[in-house]
Amino acid sequence: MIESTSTVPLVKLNDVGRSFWEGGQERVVLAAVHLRICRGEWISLLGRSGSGKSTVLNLISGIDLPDRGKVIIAGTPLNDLTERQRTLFRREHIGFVFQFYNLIPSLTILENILLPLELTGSLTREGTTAARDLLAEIGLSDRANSYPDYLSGGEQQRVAVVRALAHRPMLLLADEPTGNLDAESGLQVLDLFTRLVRQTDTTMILVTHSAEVAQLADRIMTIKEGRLMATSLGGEAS
Ligand SMILES: Nc1ncnc2c1ncn2[C@@H]1O[C@H](COP(=O)(O)OP(=O)(O)OP(=O)(O)O)[C@@H](O)[C@H]1O
Repeated sequence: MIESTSTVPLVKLNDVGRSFWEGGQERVVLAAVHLRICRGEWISLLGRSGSGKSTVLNLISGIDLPDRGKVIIAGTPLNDLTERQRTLFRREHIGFVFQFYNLIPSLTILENILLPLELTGSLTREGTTAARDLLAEIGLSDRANSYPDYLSGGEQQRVAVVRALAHRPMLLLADEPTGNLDAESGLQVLDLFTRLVRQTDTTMILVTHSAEVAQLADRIMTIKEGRLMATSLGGEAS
């Protein structure tokens, strides 16, 4: 059951812990993580390589489950769902943007964008029109029937952003979305996030290594030694 009141945080992590075992040794990646994210908020997640940023995204999207604590998205405790239910929940309510675009090479640009609508059984004529409008907005109308390999990295990533938002997810998870782009393409993608995510009031968690990119968010969090800390725009963790 999805809660819809705006006073309820969209994302809640209650005392979440996650460890991995390697060679008989336990590696504690997340110790006791607490997090609240409101609807419409944009959070940047910083942290050194291996600190657990992707692990946090995997837990929030229900790809992974915590060893202890609870992950609650829009009032739904993910631990209480079966794997199949978590997959359906993720498909319907969460959009993803990855560092390496992850467009499907055998599908055209338009087909890639429409895929989340197809997977959730919500593909309509209006949805196709909206997807074409978004393609126009990112200046790629004439590439609707091209295949991803024919587009530059920056163009592919702009398509990936539009695809992630096509089914109007309530939560967008972006894992280093500008990490593989040159400065100019990176700025275009960030501009697109700023316009589309803000316009649609989507909640976003953006993983980045860049303090400059992080500062576009409403709030910055840093993972250090298994804990999440609020970080000031000046860069100091508190
Ligand atoms: N499925 C797994 N099995 C074993 N160890 C894992 C698994 N997933 C993650 N880890 C380990 O957990 C730690 C955190 O990984 P994670 O990918 O979350 O880090 P990250 O902060 O996203 O790193 P990067 O910035 O390099 O992408 C790493 O030491 C990683 O090796």
